[in-house]
Amino acid sequence: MFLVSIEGIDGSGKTTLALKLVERLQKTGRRSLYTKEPFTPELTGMIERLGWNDPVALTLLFSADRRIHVKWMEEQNAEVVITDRYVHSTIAYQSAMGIEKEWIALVNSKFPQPQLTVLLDVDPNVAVSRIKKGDIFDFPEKRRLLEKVREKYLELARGDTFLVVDANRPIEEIQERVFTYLLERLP
Ligand SMILES: Nc1ncnc2c1ncn2[C@@H]1O[C@H](COP(=O)(O)OP(=O)(O)OP(=O)(O)O)[C@@H](O)[C@H]1O
Ligand SMILES: Cc1cn([C@H]2C[C@H](O)[C@@H](COP(=O)(O)O)O2)c(=O)[nH]c1=O
Repeated sequence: MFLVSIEGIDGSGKTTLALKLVERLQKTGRRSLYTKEPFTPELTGMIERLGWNDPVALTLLFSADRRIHVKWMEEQNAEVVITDRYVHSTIAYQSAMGIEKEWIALVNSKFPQPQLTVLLDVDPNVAVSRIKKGDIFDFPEKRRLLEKVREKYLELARGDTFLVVDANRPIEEIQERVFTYLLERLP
């Protein structure tokens, strides 16, 4: 399983990109799968009820959700899995809330690391203008976090498995750049 994670703050364009990548990969004959986090309805509901005030609980809930998600991914027998959010979401968001990123990484250390992580980098003001109405996670205290979350993502994105993309660019340009970059790295 070649695992690709798409990361970025709310409204950065992750879902739009992830779905297009899967659509184009399937046309190349590869068994490709779109998925997202949070994954399980049960844990998503607990997170929604909890809100954005307890970063320890959020770290544990998102990580427990991920354990169930990883087992499901591995059962799908896909050649390429594109996940809309993964480990780096927990590190970026919950470290922006004050949790040590080393602890978050330790809690997530048993999960497969992505072969590629695409970070869609965008100004929070632009991103917030794109957030869909009725987003169940659109808490005011989370909107105030987004600048710090962006900084945390950029600190993380120094590794060679990251591709940082300017998410202010047109959708089609982003999709073409990421698809080309990914094809060059797929077996
Ligand atoms: N590069 C772009 N330029 C302009 N608009 C974009 C771009 N990418 C996505 N959008 C639009 O922004 C909105 C949010 O996109 P999308 O749902 O893909 O973001 P997201 O990162 O998955 O959001 P969230 O994390 O809140 O679920 C959509 O209306 C989408 O069409
Ligand atoms: C996986 C994960 C997500 N979050 C945050 C990021 C978003 O604000 C919401 C839900 O994500 P969506 O893309 O809007 O559906 O949850 C987080 O704080 N920590 C995580 O591990």
